Amino acid sequence: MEQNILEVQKISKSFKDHVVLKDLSFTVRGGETFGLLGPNGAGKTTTMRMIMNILQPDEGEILFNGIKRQRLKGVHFGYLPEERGLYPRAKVLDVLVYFGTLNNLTMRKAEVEAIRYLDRLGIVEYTDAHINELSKGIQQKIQFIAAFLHDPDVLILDEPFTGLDPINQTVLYEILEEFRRKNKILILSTHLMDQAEKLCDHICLINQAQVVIDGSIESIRKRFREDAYFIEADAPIPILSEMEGIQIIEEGKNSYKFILENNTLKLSEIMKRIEQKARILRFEVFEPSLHDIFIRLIQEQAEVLK
Ligand SMILES: Nc1ncnc2c1ncn2[C@@H]1O[C@H](COP(=O)(O)OP(=O)(O)OP(=O)(O)O)[C@@H](O)[C@H]1O
Repeated sequence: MEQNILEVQKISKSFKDHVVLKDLSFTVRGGETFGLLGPNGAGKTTTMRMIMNILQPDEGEILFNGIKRQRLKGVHFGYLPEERGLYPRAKVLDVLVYFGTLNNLTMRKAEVEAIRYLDRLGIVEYTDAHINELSKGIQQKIQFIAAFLHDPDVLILDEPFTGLDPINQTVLYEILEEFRRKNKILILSTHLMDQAEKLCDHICLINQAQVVIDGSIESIRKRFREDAYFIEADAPIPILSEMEGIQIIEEGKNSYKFILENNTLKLSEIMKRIEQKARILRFEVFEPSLHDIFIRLIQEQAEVLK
């Protein structure tokens, strides 16, 4: 099976004077789960809309297997938009069949797939219910099904798991995993770093219109592994933040997670200075989570842009 590839090449987008994206590039390969991450307003939805061809970039290209997005034929896209909304007075099955037929399924096939997924997500009893009679979570599951019942080649999910309980999240993780294994392009955005860490093989963090980091979760973790420490003392140690070359990324009552930058200070020197103020209870290297890395990179970028 040839690997599908989606390339976002140097796209820029502004709304009036507001530059939302500037020369943004990344590549997504079939068979990986790609997480588009970034703080509120970073441009994730805008990027997804451009991949969906709903918005056009001011500059740059989006290519699927080398073909420009606007010229693509016969490639199916599935999209779960951030702003959820289905036809409130329509019946569940009618809505799903409608979406399926919009995406080239026959009515019969759309119906079969809709019922199969309704069953799998534990909501088959709502097949004939009207959308506006359903809870938000169930509506969201239906919208999910609408995004993928036609087995798209490219599946784009904007904040897919907000509002879903953990059991439902697990079923959806399984469905996404099946998509991934079928060489599909799978892109999701999330604010939830633990989720990104669990689900994604590859992430791209965007902030202030640009890519801050892009790579496999493993390579990113490895890169940030060596110089992160956790310390706990019997009293607060404000002196830590005054030391040059130390970046505190999380502060507890008497505990701190920090990064030691560029070997400015030796660990022994840091310990010595702290011990003049407090007794150290724990001191260890910790493997930073994606959340820690995210905070660090955003802080660093803010410093650079000051
Ligand atoms: N149609 C539009 N007109 C004007 N500004 C827009 C439009 N769409 C998005 N923006 C602006 O572009 C920026 C990026 O928005 P976008 O929704 O892409 O961010 P996001 O990363 O998805 O954010 P969030 O995590 O909060 O959903 C925001 O400042 C937003 O106000």
